[in-house]
Amino acid sequence: KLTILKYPDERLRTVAEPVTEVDDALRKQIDDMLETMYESNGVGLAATQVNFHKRLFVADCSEDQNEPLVFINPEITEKEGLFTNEEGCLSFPGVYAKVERAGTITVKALDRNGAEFTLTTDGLLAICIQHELDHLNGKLFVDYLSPLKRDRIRKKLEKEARLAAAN
Ligand SMILES: O=C(O)C[C@@H](Cc1ccccc1)[C@H](O)SCc1ccccc1
Ligand SMILES: [Zn+2]
Repeated sequence: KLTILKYPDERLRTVAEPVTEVDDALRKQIDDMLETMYESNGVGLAATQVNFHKRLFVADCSEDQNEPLVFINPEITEKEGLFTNEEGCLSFPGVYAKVERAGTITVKALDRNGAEFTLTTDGLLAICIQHELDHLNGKLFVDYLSPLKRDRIRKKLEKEARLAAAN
C-alpha cells in the first residue's frame, strides 16, 4: 500500500511535526499505515518511514496480530530498567542488531479519535514504542552501533539496491 523508505534515504532523518488535527484524513493515513505494517510483517511502523512527517506511529505486538495500537504525538514520560534485544527495521531489510533500551516505559499519546491516553508496558511493545519514537526524531537503530558497523550496513544495503536496480 504505502512505500517504505529504505536506508540510507536521507528523508528517514526528518524530524516529524506534531499532529494538529486528528481528522478523517489522518485516520485514512493511519489505516494505510496499519495495512502496510501487517503486509510487511512488522510489529510497528512510524509515519516517517512512509514519508509522512507527522508525529504518529502504529504498532501491533499481539500474537494474532489483531490488536492495532495508534500513537499520535507520543511522549515517553517514564523509563525503567534496561533490556538488550536483537532489533530489525522495515527500512533495513535483512539487517538485525542488538540495541539496549529501557525495559519498562510509560507513554502518553492521543488515540485515533484524538483522546489522550497513558500506557505503561514492557516486553516487545516497550521496545517497539522506543524504536518508533526514535523514527519520529530521525533516529535509526543503527545509530546505536559503532560507525564501522553502521558503514558496513550502509555498504551492504547500497550494494543490494544497485543489484536490484540492475535486474
Ligand atoms: O521498522 C520499524 O520501525 C518496525 C519494526 C519495529 C520493531 C523493531 C524492533 C523491535 C520491535 C519492533 C519492525 O516491526 S521489524 C520486524 C519485527 C517483527 C517482529 C519482532 C521484531 C521485529
Ligand atoms: Zn524501524
